[in-house]
This record gives sequence, structure tokens and C-alpha cells, in this order.
Amino acid sequence: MSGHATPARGAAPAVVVHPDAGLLAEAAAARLLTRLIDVQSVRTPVHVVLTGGTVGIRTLAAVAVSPVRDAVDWSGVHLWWGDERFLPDGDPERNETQAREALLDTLVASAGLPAGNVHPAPALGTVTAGTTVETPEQSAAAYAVELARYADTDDADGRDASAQVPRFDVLLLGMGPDGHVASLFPGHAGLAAVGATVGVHGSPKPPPERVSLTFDAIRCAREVWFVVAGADKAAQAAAALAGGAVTDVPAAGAVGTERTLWLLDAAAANG
Ligand SMILES: O=C1O[C@H](COP(=O)(O)O)[C@@H](O)[C@H](O)[C@H]1O
Repeated sequence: MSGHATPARGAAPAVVVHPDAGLLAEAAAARLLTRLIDVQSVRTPVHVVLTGGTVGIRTLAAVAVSPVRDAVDWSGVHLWWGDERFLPDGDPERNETQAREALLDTLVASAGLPAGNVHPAPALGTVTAGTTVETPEQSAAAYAVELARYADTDDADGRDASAQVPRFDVLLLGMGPDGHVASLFPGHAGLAAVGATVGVHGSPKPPPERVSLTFDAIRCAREVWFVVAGADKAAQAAAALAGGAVTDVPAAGAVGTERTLWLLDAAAANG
């Protein structure tokens, strides 16, 4: 295993606990909207990485109905994903499909989000640059090309900019009960992948084929925010916060350069 097996340099984690998963999603949505408004007061565009998973999608649904939603200039927001389930376009299990239904379709239709600012990892069977995407590796490679188009390679702050990705302003992550983040699973080869993206096979959580950002890419984010709920996540949340080994608890390796924030519900915080 490479240097990713040890916790990364980056912002030390801070923890905020909310009473339950519903309030966690509402609070994360409010926090995200405030962050977008704040960042837009000093720079544009803003790059946000979305997560799939239960709380991640509930957070997007809460953004959709927030009265503050339209205080964001969505024309200057670019949206990416930390991971994707490698399935055909429109499959209900794709993180992209769920995010579009929860929020993105509305933003494109009526809030000024350009369709071209939505950057999913290409789905199984889609055609990208004249080639049909048939493997997670092909999707990961095409996703890396798209990320590189928006890359910020300024490494003046000491971060490793070799992953060729945007300087994400917020990168949202869920966490599985096994401690996985994005599609980086305990003991899997993807933990050691270098560059921006990796194709994943044999995921212990269905579907088995996925595409993920690497730790190199995740660690380019200014702010990494976990949204984690449920008693089944408590042990791994505690292990990650205690600085556990990344091979056992991948969440321990996901840090932002300026902030690492764990947004938990009370059940997940009780480990
Ligand atoms: O499969 C995935 O699972 C994780 C966690 O999901 P949850 O439902 O347990 O919260 C998610 O973060 C990831 O994006 C997704 O692909």
C-alpha cells in the first residue's frame, strides 16, 4: 500500500452533532447554501462535489426546497461526484440519477444552473469522445479528462496538485458502515490509486462496479464535509476520528486542506 495507508496531512477534523438524520440533512443543506453564497462573494466559479447515499441525497432534497436556494448564482456553480455506480444512464441506483431527481433537474429547469456545469462520471454504454464506455476504467479516464479541464494546479499552499482536479470548495462524503468513502473500500486496491480517478471492481456494496475519486483528488478539496447518520456507522466514525488506519477505515484518509468537518447525527456520534 502506498502513502495513502497513513492519515493525510490536512485540516484536523471538527465534529458537529445533530439530533437525527432529518435535521442533519436540513442543517447540511443550510450550511452548503451559506458556503456557496460566501464563496461567491470572493471568487467564481465554485466547485462542489456531491455524494450519493442516504443523507447525501436527503441533503440535496433539502437544498431544493430551501428559501435561500435562489440566493446562489447557480450559473457559476460546477457539480461533480465523489463516486458513481457504474450503471446505464438513468439507472435509479446511479448517484447522478438520484441527485438529478432530488435537486439538479430543478436547478437546471428554473434556477439558472447550466446543464453543462453538471459533470457526472460517464454511464455504462454512453458515448464519450467517439468511444462507447464499457468499463469502469473507461468511465474513470473520461471523468479524469473532464476534471483536468477545470484543474487548479497552483500548489503554492503546499498541497499536492498532481491529481489535476479543480480546487473543490466543498466535497461532500457519506460513509458506509464499513468506513468506506466515495467508492474507496477497506482493503481494496483503489485506496492506493494515484491520479484523479479510479475504476472499481468487486465493491462489497452493490453494484460491484464503480468509479471513484482517489484520495489524491479528495485531498485537493478546500473543505471536506462528511454527512453520516445511524448507529451502524458509529464505530467506524469513531475509528476515523481517532486517526485509524486508512486501509481499515478509509474515511480516516479524507481531509480538506482548510477544513475537515464531520456532520453526524446523535446515533452515529455515539461510538
Ligand atoms: O454506495 C454508496 O454508499 C455511500 C454511503 O451511503 P449510505 O446510504 O450508507 O449513506 C455513499 O457515500 C456513496 O456515495 C455511495 O456510492
